[in-house]
Amino acid sequence: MTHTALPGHPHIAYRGQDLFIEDLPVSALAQAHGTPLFVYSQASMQSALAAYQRGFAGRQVQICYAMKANSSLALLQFFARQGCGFDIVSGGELERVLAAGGDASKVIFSGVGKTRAEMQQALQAGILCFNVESEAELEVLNDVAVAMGTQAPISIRVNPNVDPKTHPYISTGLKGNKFGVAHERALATYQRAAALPGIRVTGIDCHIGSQITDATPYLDAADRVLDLIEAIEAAGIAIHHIDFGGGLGINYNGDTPPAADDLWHQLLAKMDARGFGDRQFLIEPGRSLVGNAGLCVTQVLYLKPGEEKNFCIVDAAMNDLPRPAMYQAFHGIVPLQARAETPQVYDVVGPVCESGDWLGRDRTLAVHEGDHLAVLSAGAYCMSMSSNYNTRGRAAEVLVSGHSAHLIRERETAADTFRGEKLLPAAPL
Ligand SMILES: Cc1ncc(COP(=O)(O)O)c(C=O)c1O
Ligand SMILES: N[C@@H](CCCC[NH3+])C(=O)O
Repeated sequence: MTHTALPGHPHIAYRGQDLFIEDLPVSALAQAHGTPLFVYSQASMQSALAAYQRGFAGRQVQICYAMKANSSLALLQFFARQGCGFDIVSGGELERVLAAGGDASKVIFSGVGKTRAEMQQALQAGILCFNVESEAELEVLNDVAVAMGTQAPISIRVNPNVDPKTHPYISTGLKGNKFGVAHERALATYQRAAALPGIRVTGIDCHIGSQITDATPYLDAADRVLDLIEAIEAAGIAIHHIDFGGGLGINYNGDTPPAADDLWHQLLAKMDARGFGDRQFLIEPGRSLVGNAGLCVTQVLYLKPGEEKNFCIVDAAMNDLPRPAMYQAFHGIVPLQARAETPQVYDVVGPVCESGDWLGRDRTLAVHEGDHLAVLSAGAYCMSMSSNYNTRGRAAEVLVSGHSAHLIRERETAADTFRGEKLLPAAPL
């Protein structure tokens, strides 16, 4: 039987006419669990993580999975068992980490809008580091820590003003972005931090954006961060760890990002050359650990020929997979069982009442009503960005390892989507 691997998707391949994830035909999973269904390959996540581990071999590193990419408990549990920490951006994410058995002392807390309550929660849990994103946040964190009789370990997230050359919505390291402290203000902010009784400076942090497919912006940002460390340490403030954020891209549509180990060999060579190679490193990868480990399986409901376009209407929609609607993002779409027929060109769209509810445009497919399709590269920023729009329950999720499949999230019912809502009292308001 011929095996045809899907480019960029280790462990997802056609065996003959059938799409397999690891050693399971995806159609059997659709049969067993219904659609829409997210399916993840554990081996893919393992190999993505191994590439980072190879890149850092012999170095001191803590990999903090950026769980916003996919925060399903079982995935968090998988990464925790591999020794990963987590990059969180809310108190809710911290609760998830703890519910999954993650170690709070390996958690770093990013985000421009941390509330006092979230700061207290994270201090109580004993997280590794707050990545502080403004001078105002620094003062509030100091107040909260002093009131609790403790010190908050911090890095300042520095905005290096480097263009990551990605979609403007996911670029974070440019002057016009809301993230981080401007490079020019960073030294003064560190000096203020060092003088505050509730703050303990431990590191420096930089994250320039997401879906970055070129090493150059990382190398440029590294130079700017290393310049700053020299200035900060010359001012008598020790920087114990260097956090380089996440952002490494994946192959959605022929993209060719550097492999994680190659990228880190290049970056560490720069660190070595400038005398920083023996520091403790933190990184915050999200998409590159889970993105190409996941599929969203959907069933074709109707084929609708149109005057200008043919529509392939499927049961997954923008509420399940918002990236195409939000960023005009491309996700590959392939049939679970290839048909030897003349294909046609379709827009693959969902049932949601928005013209923006499309998953793929102008796709060449040989499909019949009732067939199943897989939307590729759906492991990152799909389930975690899903919603209940149109009172659609969230999809189920399955994790596959070899011949085994484990249901890690049940499909939400309509009633699940309005739990917690209250009807009006009997008397008019
Ligand atoms: C602060 C921070 N760290 C890490 C990440 C993870 O990024 P990615 O999923 O692109 O690796 C993000 C998202 O861009 C982020 O905002
Ligand atoms: N949600 C974005 C990535 C955001 C990165 C978070 N800072 C995407 O789907 O590509």
